[in-house]
Amino acid sequence: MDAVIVNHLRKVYQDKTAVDDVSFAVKKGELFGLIGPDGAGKTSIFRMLTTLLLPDAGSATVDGYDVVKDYKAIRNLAGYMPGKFSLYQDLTVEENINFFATVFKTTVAKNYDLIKDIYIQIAPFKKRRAGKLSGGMKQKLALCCALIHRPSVLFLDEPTTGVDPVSRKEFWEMLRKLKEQEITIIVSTPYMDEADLCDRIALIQDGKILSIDTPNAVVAAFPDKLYAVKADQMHRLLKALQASPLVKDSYAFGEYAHVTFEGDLEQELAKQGLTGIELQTTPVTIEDCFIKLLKEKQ
Ligand SMILES: Nc1ncnc2c1ncn2[C@@H]1O[C@H](COP(=O)(O)OP(=O)(O)OP(=O)(O)O)[C@@H](O)[C@H]1O
Repeated sequence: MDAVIVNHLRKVYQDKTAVDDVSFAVKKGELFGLIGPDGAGKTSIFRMLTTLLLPDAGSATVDGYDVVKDYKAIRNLAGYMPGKFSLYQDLTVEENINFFATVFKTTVAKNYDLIKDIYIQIAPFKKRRAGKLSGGMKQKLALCCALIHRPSVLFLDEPTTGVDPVSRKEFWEMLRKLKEQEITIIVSTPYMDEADLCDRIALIQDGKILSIDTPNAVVAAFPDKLYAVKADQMHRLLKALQASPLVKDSYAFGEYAHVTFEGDLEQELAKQGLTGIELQTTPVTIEDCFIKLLKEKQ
């Protein structure tokens, strides 16, 4: 049985369709990523799956339980770390964890093995109020609180947004370890580089799923050879790429432009007076795939 099944799920706020006919399934023990920019509908999907929001159409189950009919069962078996910091700012680290354990009628001692690796990192600050912790520490505390009742499915809504790069890396290492405990994890992120760390990903935009597959398969489906190009005059380069009949697609990508084309592009750009041209093949990233899927949709 799949741990999470989402079937034609829909959520409409006034006249905004936030979740538009979304379907996917997550296997038990899988680390599944919902990847998409702000406003894509990720939080609405999480809130429906954690029974905090009613769907307008469609259905979903978590560990076989229906998100509408069996909401009580789901609240006991699911762990949820919302995007916005959800802890009690005026309670200490220790008090927050004890509070969440009490709500779920359990104790920290009973589930200590599950949170130990994470808890030891925040233990030196256990008397500090949650509101006074750094972003990375807050996030570790929130994860401990979401895990304290030993959930079988863990929902993490943008857990690394606003967190420094070192803490982000550590956080993903923690998720890998939790996976070994056979906890199913659904995590959302706007950071495309984090997609590679998931077993499978769903790319989502404007409430719709554009693609679902393993990160490798998403990248392998990119049909063209991709090049990175730069020149002394980047603005002119981007314009020239857009106007060129040789170019299939082009867009700014960091300090380069990414481009797919046929023919002798370097020669054509040089003819147009561009100088310092550097053109080389570059590996396709999830972000390139996302951009391509978005353009196809338009
Ligand atoms: N309560 C609400 N009333 C009206 N519109 C809403 C409400 N909640 C969300 N929306 C809109 O629905 C869309 C999807 O929002 P949602 O929060 O699910 O997306 P998201 O991918 O989680 O993005 P974010 O990271 O910004 O939360 C957005 O356009 C948002 O403005």
